[in-house]
Amino acid sequence: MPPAEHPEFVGLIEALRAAQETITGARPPEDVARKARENLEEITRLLSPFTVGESEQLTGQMRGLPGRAQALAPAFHVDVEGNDRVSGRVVFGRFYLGGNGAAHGGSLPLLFDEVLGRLANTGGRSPSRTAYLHVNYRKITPVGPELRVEAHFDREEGRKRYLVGTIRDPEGEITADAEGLFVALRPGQP
Ligand SMILES: CCCCCCCC/C=C\CCCCCCCC(=O)SCCNC(=O)CCNC(=O)[C@H](O)C(C)(C)COP(=O)(O)OP(=O)(O)OC[C@H]1O[C@@H](n2cnc3c(N)ncnc32)[C@H](O)[C@@H]1OP(=O)(O)O
Repeated sequence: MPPAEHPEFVGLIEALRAAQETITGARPPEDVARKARENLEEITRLLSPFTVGESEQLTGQMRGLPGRAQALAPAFHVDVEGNDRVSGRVVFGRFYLGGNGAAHGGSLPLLFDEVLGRLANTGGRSPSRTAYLHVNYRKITPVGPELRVEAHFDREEGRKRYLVGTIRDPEGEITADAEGLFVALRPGQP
């Protein structure tokens, strides 16, 4: 689904990401916190009448958009995408902070699942699901700077797709790498 179809919704998700960042990094006075909460509650009231089923929702379905309009994972910006490899960029913002400037340990598998899972399901391949994801934390993954992400197919054995990926800091050093096994689903398998 091209993002151009729902430009206002795309803008809404961008604003949501910005709100996540700002709220996480803020230490507001109590009256400002209350006003912000009331504004958020107003957004919930405005949107809840438009709740739809999974097949109709926009979030997560917009493959052409960095982050697929899914605000759970940091937005992955694809630079080069082929059938067997992909490379791009990501920024772990303040929302993903674990501590001392490092991205939260749980946010890295989130990104790897997104990047490897996306690649595992491209090139006319049938849908597959993550069977395992092994992440090595080599150095801290810094919050703030733009990081390079690369992933490629390692091998395929029947229904099993083995993919590997790396995250590099601005100095080019690997901060984390991952290997994932994605198993192609049988017909009718959820
Ligand atoms: C529909 C998918 C998405 C489509 C997306 C479209 C494109 C959208 C664009 C962008 C997307 C971006 C991001 C999305 C992608 C993220 C994907 C996820 O995160 S999925 C959620 C998390 N994963 C689960 O919830 C799986 C839960 N587990 C299962 O459903 C099953 O266990 C499953 C399918 C993984 C395998 O079960 P079995 O019954 O089909 O197959 P068995 O016979 O158990 O395994 C097949 C082979 O794999 C090995 N295997 C299975 N699990 C293994 C493991 N953990 N470790 C080692 N080997 C394992 C087995 O030993 C077997 O090997 P032998 O054929 O005998 O050689």
